[in-house]
Amino acid sequence: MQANALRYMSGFGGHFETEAVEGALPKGRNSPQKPAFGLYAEQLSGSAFTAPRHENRRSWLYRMRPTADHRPFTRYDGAPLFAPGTVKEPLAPNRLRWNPPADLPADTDFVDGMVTMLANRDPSDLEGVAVHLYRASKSMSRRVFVDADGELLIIPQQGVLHLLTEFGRLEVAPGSVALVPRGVKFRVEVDGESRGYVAENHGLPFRLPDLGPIGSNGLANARDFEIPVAWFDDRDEPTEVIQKSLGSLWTTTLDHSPLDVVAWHGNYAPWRYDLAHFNTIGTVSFDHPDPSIFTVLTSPSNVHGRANADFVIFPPRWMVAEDTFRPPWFHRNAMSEAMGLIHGAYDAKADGFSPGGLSLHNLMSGHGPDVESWHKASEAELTPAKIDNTLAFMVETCWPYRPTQFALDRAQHDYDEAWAGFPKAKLP
Ligand SMILES: O=C(O)Cc1cc(O)ccc1O
Ligand SMILES: [Fe+2]
Repeated sequence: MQANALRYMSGFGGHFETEAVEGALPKGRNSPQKPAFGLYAEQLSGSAFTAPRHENRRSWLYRMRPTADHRPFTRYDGAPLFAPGTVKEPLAPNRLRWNPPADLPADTDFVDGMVTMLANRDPSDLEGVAVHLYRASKSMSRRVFVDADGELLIIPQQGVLHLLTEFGRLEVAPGSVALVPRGVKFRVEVDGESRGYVAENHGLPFRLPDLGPIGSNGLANARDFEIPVAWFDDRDEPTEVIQKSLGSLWTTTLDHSPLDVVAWHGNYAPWRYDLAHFNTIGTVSFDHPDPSIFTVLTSPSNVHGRANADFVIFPPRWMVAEDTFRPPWFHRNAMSEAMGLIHGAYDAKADGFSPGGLSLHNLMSGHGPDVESWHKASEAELTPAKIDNTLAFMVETCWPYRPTQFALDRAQHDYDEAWAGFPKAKLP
C-alpha cells in the first residue's frame, strides 16, 4: 500500500519520458554503449516493428537487470479457475446471466483469485477477448504476473487496487479502470477484500474510437488517461514470475524483483482512467441511439468497422428523448455482448442483474428490457429524467463467447423469465 500520493502524466497514447533517478534516461538515443549507472536498455514492443506510425507502440526501459536473465518456466499449478478453457460441448443459444458468484476463491491474491467466465478464439490467434472475475483479499507478495496473451483491462467493482508495474504505480478504485499492456509485469496490493472484472484482449491494443461527426472532443478524452511516472523496486530477494502464455500459466523464480525499471520513455505503458470523466453523448430529440455512442475503447478486427472488442459503459446520464421508448430496445445483434455492473441498477433490467454479476447475450439472441422495465418505460411520463447512481459496462465482440464450466454451472436457471409474459399486440 502506498502512503504517498502517486504522480501521473496525462494523455492516451502519448510519448512520455520519466526517470526515478536523475540521469538514468539517455539523452538523444535509445541504446547508448554504456547506459547510466550500468542500467540495461531494453525495448518492449506492443506492435510489429513495421506497424504504421500512428499504430506503432513501443517503450524503452532502463532497468537494473535485463528481462532475458531468467531460468526456464514450468507449469504453474495455482489459479485453477484462471484460463481453464471453455466448455467443449455444443453451446445452446440461450441467454445467460450470473449472480456475483459466492464461491470465488477465498484468501488468495489477484492471480490465484482470477476466475475465467467467458472467452472466445485462442490467444495465439491474436484475436478475441476473455472476461474474468477476480476476488483478491491478499496482496501479491514476492511475486508478479505478466500476460503474454494480451492486455488486461481491469475493472474494479469493490476495493481499491494498487498496481505496481514495471512502468510505475497506479491506484485504481471502483469507477475507474486500468490497463496493463501485453507483456508488462506487475503485482497487485489490496487493502482488503477486493472484487472486479478483467477483460483480457488478445487482439489489437485498445484505442480511442474515431469520433466522426462528433468532432474533436467527446466520449473518453485523451487527456483524462493517467500514466504512472517511473518507480522501481530494488529488491534482491526471490521473486516468482507467473506468466500467462498461449492460454496456460507458467512460473519461474528470479533472485530479484523484475519491477526494477529506473527510467523509461515511449508510448507503450499502463494507464488508469476515471469513468466519471467520460463525456456521455446521447439523443436530444428522439430514439435511443445504438450503444456504440458509449464506446470508451475499441480494439479493431481485420474487418472494417467490426470490433474485436469494444469496451462500452452506461454511466449516469440525462434522458430527454420525446415520443421514445427510452431504455435499450428489443434487439438481436450480430455482435456478442457480455455485460457487468459496477454499482446501481441497469435501466433495462429491473431485477436479477446485480453489481458483480454478469450477463451474456451472444450473437442473434433476442434480448432487451425485461417485462417490468418495458412496462414502466412504456407508461412513463417523458419529462427530462436523470439515470443516476449507476455504472454498467459491456465488452462487445464480433467473436461469440463460450462460457467456462465454472460459469455454466453457476448460470441463473430462470433468466428467460425476464422476458416471459409480454402481452400480445392487439390488432384493430
Ligand atoms: O443489451 C444491452 O442491454 C446493451 C445494449 C444497450 C443499449 O442501449 C442498446 C443496445 C444494447 O445491446
Ligand atoms: Fe444488447
